[in-house]
Amino acid sequence: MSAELSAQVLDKLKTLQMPGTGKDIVSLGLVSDVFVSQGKAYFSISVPSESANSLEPLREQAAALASSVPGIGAATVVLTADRKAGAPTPPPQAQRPAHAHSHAQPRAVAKQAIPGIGAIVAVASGKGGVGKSTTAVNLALALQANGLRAAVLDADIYGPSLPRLMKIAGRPQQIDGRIRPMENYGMKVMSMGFLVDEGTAMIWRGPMIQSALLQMLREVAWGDLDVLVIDMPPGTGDVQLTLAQQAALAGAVIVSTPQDLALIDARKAVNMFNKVEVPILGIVENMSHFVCPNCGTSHDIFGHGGARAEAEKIGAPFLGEIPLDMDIRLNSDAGTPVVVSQPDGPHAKAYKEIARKLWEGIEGRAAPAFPDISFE
Ligand SMILES: Nc1ncnc2c1ncn2[C@@H]1O[C@H](COP(=O)(O)OP(=O)(O)OP(=O)(O)O)[C@@H](O)[C@H]1O
Repeated sequence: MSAELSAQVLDKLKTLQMPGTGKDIVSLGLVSDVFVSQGKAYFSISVPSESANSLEPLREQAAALASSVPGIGAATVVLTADRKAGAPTPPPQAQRPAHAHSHAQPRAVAKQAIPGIGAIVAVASGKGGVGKSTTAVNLALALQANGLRAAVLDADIYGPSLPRLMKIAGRPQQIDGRIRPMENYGMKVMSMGFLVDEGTAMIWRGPMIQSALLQMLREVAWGDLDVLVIDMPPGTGDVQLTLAQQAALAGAVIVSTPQDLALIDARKAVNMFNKVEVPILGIVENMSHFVCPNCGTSHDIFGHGGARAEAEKIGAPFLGEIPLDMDIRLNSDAGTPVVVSQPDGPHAKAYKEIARKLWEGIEGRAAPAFPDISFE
């Protein structure tokens, strides 16, 4: 049924011309797979990044065409741009067009707990590249190794990396009209990366991304979980703020490297969560010290300890430190996170200890924060 609907959406999109080409967006190969779930269509259109703003009408027309297919009530359409190999993910702020809100003000928003999910933990960082995704994945796996039912949601929509880090390919299926999360290493995973092609970067604006994220949170059949770890987008822009505000978070874990500059950014992330009254569950120092791949000795070349001092300063728990180690990088990049590939190694032990402390903190807070949890 959903395959039929996808085909009908594609047929409709064949009537939509790419401006300046005289050809339709489907025959030009610009449309991704069309994923249909619960009467909604999700797909992306690949466009040159410099034309993103001027192509908003095209995006709107595509959404309207998809929604006009009988059986489809709404469509989430995003414009994506092929990212040049090695090019960094653009910062979220740079992706907002000029007319977007200059800054979201915290508003009183009813946070809805998600039935079946005990606690939602955001893993965030003030800036990209500090190892947030690597930490989120290993932390979720460590929570699972500690006996909890854990899952992970990739909200890093600008450069979804969970499909690679968790070595999962393919498209999610539907189950009872909801999206069935993908799974590897015994853990459920959802990522925008399963809905758009790898190597493309989202370039559309905040509100759309927020709604796609909230849908992923609420419309995925997570089942009963003790904890859902969200790999947040890097930075502290409006998308992050709104997500932090709306996702009924038990709290946030901030990942930072020990350098001063990274710590300044980490402080911004802490302030952002404070603004929306999300508790800081702790700070993790990643790439804390350097472990020599030849002799195994440890070197404090990055000002090791900066995050611990920062945690003390702001009164947040310090959860632990993870060294800069080639084993972590290679396993992370190969999709075999150290917690599962070297479960008895020192890094897995460090992540499990961080997970233990984190859970201790959550249990201390979860009861008053989640009066409406229903376990089925
Ligand atoms: N402790 C570590 N030791 C060695 N390499 C690491 C460590 N943590 C992360 N890395 C490596 O650093 C790179 C960036 O990590 P990761 O993608 O997790 O960061 P990120 O903060 O999520 O980045 P982005 O914001 O760009 O998504 C990856 O190649 C990863 O393997």
